Amino acid sequence: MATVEPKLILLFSGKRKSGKDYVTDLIHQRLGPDVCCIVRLSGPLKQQYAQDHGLDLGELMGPGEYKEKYRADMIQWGENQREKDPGFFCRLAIKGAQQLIWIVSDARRLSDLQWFWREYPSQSRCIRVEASEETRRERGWEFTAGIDDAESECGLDQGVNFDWIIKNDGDGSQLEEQLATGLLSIAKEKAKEN
Ligand SMILES: Nc1ncnc2c1ncn2[C@@H]1O[C@H](COP(=O)(O)OP(=O)(O)OP(=O)(O)O)[C@@H](O)[C@H]1O
Ligand SMILES: C[C@@](O)(CCOP(=O)(O)O)CC(=O)O
Repeated sequence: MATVEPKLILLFSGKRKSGKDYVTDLIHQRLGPDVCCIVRLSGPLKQQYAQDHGLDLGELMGPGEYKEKYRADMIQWGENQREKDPGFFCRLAIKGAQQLIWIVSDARRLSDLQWFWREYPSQSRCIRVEASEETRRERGWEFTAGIDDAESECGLDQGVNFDWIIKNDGDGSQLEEQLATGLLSIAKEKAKEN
């Protein structure tokens, strides 16, 4: 099926365990699956990596510990692909998207954002999800040299003017309010436009 031209692309980034998946799942629920879809740039990467290495794709896609054993190697594997073709995973991840709003849950590098800015200049918006180190630790994060200080985690620490910064500390009790007044109302307006 051909990819539908989107009206809005919400590009999320954030550190490990900041809650990118949690926040994007919440937005997906609020807008509904007819209006929006979640696009994971790591989806096609993990799919191919799981196939090549005989791994459990469901576990690689989920929030648990399993994927952490393979993270460093997956990053390396993905970077080899990106060196040849920086838009490789972006193109695969959006393929066949039918909804008018795309929620990209895991932008990590300037090259990811540049690809969307180039292909969809008027629709792309950047959002940072932030949580304190204390909160991230409570969610299972532990600093790992070679991962938390590398491009995969730090590539968007500078050089991006975020359209929204979402604070997702603790149980995220301020989440609903932050989303309702900004991003969700704009997304709902876009979805109504013809
Ligand atoms: N506001 C919240 N309330 C309760 N639990 C949360 C909240 N935000 C995140 N979590 C939980 O914290 C864990 C990490 O969140 P999530 O998987 O969304 O982070 P992530 O940024 O996608 O992490 P990673 O990139 O490391 O996979 C998950 O178990 C998730 O359910
Ligand atoms: C390999 C990688 O895609 C893993 C992402 O996993 P997750 O979004 O943290 O579940 C990170 C990367 O692309 O550098």
